[in-house]
Amino acid sequence: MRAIELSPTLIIGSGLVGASVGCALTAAGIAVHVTDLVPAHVAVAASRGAGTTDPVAPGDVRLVVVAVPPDRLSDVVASALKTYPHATVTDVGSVKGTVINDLRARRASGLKRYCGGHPMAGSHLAGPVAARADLFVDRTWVVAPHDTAAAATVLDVQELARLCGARIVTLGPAHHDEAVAQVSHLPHLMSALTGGVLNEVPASHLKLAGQGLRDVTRISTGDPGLWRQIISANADAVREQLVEVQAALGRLIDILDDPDRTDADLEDFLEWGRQGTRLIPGKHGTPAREFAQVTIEIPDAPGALARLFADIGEAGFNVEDVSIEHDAEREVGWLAVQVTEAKASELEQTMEAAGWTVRH
Ligand SMILES: NC(=O)c1ccc[n+]([C@@H]2O[C@H](COP(=O)([O-])OP(=O)(O)OC[C@H]3O[C@@H](n4cnc5c(N)ncnc54)[C@H](O)[C@@H]3O)[C@@H](O)[C@H]2O)c1
Ligand SMILES: O=C(O)C(=O)C[C@]1(C(=O)O)C=C[C@@H](O)C=C1
Repeated sequence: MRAIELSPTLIIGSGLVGASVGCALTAAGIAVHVTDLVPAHVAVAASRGAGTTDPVAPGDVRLVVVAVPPDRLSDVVASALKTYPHATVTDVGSVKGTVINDLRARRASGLKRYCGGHPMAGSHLAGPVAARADLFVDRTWVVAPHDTAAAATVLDVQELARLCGARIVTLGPAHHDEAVAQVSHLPHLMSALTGGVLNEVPASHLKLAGQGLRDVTRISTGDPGLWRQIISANADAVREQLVEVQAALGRLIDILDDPDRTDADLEDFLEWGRQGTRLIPGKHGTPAREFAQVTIEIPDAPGALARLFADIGEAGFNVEDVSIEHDAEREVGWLAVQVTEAKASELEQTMEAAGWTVRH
């Protein structure tokens, strides 16, 4: 069996995802070279540990990771297949069908060395400044081979995902696109809808916003230029989801309009939402667990957040997730820390004993 060798790897597009892949592969001992259309992005990516800016001999490259915006993917993949004749070429684009369809339409050569992929991890932030080596740890990475990809190509892309710490799911491009319309693209649009209607809400009302609104709208702050490309590339599958949402909204409005509605009508609707949310697997692919949230004040002082993280870490708590809220009234922030139910009151007590203010 052929040994899998991914050194040297070339990253084309050293933004959030490309630089994060570079950081993860570098940490795993792979020799990584970073490139980008924008010289400043290459410099920032290299400074964050994503790889070297030194050129690499095209004939030596074993893996090319294309991490450019969706509209550019097929052009860059086609040219990489020509320029790097011994390399497996993959991409990290959020939609897979359009890339392989474009490559086939233009009769790109070397298609057996191409296999698409999609790490299901990212951020609403763009660019290499937001890159992190652990972005993909315990996250799903879809490996999406087309039907003429060589087995060795698919193994290389699976190895890439494994080295980045991700859980691998292998799906064909069309199946992938149907699934991400449901679990990523529709949720983004729902977040954008919630954010969009806020434009008509008076500032005095917005001041009342709590964490709930912030949770629902976080992803709507993603780059509209990137998301326009993602939604357009998967428009048919996304439209199907929107039609279902439209029908559900109609049912909800009918319930509210009905003078004879019972408590059960509305409660059933809300229960339907709760049930669906509970079906989302937990962070590590396991069944979802209920976590408790402990919210701690971050004083408006230099280094306060770092000290707070250090105190939580030193006390040995396993933090499942964190988010930061800004207080609408005072110049302070709030760190919301998710821990298991069993550990919540212990964390509250430990932090209070260390002098922090915990919100009850
Ligand atoms: N942001 C996310 O949450 C996320 C998650 C998974 C996958 N993706 C996919 O990853 C890809 C990159 O997204 P991102 O969030 O890293 O965006 P980004 O804007 O942070 O990075 C894209 C980079 O590509 C560079 N670039 C653009 N055209 C180029 C070209 N022709 N050649 C070389 N470099 C070029 C840009 O200068 C930029 O540095 C997209 O296809 C996106 O669908 C994004
Ligand atoms: O966490 C986020 O901010 C994301 O939106 C990441 C997310 C998603 O989970 O929908 C967004 C788009 C990508 O294609 C993959 C991952």
